[in-house]
Amino acid sequence: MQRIREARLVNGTTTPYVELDRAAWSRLAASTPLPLTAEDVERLRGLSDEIDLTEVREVYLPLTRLLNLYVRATSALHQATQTFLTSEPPHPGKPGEPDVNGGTGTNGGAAPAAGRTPFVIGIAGSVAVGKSTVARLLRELLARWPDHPRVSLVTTDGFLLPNAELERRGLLQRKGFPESYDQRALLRFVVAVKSGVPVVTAPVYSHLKYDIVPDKRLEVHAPDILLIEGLNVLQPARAHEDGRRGLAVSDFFDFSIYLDASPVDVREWYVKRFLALRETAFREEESYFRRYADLSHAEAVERACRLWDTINGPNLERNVQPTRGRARLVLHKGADHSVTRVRLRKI
Ligand SMILES: Nc1ncnc2c1ncn2[C@@H]1O[C@H](COP(=O)(O)OP(=O)(O)O)[C@@H](O)[C@H]1O
Ligand SMILES: CC(C)(COP(=O)(O)O)[C@@H](O)C(=O)NCCC(=O)O
Repeated sequence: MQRIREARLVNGTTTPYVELDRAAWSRLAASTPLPLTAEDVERLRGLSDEIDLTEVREVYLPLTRLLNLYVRATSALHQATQTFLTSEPPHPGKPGEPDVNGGTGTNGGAAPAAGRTPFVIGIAGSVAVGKSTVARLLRELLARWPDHPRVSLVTTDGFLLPNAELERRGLLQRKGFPESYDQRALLRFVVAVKSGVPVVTAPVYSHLKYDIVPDKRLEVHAPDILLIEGLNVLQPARAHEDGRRGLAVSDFFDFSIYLDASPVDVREWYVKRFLALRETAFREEESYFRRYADLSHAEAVERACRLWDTINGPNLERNVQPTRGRARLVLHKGADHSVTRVRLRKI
């Protein structure tokens, strides 16, 4: 049975959200074609993350349809600003007379076509919730729509301060907390991409080395869509000492997604992934966690739980989860990683 529920506060006031169960959400894919194979999905899936073609069809296809509608509508909105800025004001007509600009983006041919402004999508959520899989999947799915073939993906870990700097500031045990990022550099990056700068570069983080890779940059070439994935992308701007507030990266999002799950489940996924990494990445010569490769099972579980309980768990509770209400869309995952319900901001 289809369930689309207009969430209501206890006193009966409507909220800005609409909640859908999985069945109702999946029907909204309408006739959107599925452009990926099971092999594609396997390639995009992160370690210890679980996702298959059914999940893509039922959860991510409707999402790409919604995003495609948003991209088109947002482009029309940018065109409106461009028209306002570059065309002659209309002659005031008699009351009730239509505006000569008529919403068509022209004024006797005076308005030039607007430059394309990349559509920016933020993807937030806890460590180990599966953000990178969702981001990679959306990149592939969105790039297959003819209206926006160029989709770039950037993760905010590239904007973490290098370990040496974190150590200097006493923040090594707070990696992933808002203060562990170069937020100004991240903001400058997003503004440059959004302004249409032809090539913008971002620093690169290595999970293997647990640090920023010196002298390596990721290049972003004027995409149609930019996906920005990271723990803290929905943070509002912090107040300066004098009380002023600047802009935050989230101020430049055209759409945002919060990937949600119970903190108990995410902790379990983190520990499971840590155990899987012990058999794989941790064994590599250059892995920062090389010393964890030879831990016994019990020691590895203890170590992963400690990392979670001292860094990622508190960060989730204090900084990440409080930003959930700012997201345009919340995808809630159940214990088996499948999305069980969806919340969309409708106004
Ligand atoms: N120590 C590590 N060594 C190698 N890869 C890692 C390590 N920790 C995390 N990863 C990988 O980095 C990616 C990002 O992880 P994370 O930031 O926890 O976000 P999420 O799980 O939400 O995608 C995942 O694909 C994960 O498998
Ligand atoms: C690198 C991360 C902060 C994630 O960064 P993000 O891309 O979400 O900005 C996180 O994966 C991490 O390493 N946290 C530190 C504690 C730990 O080792 O799990």
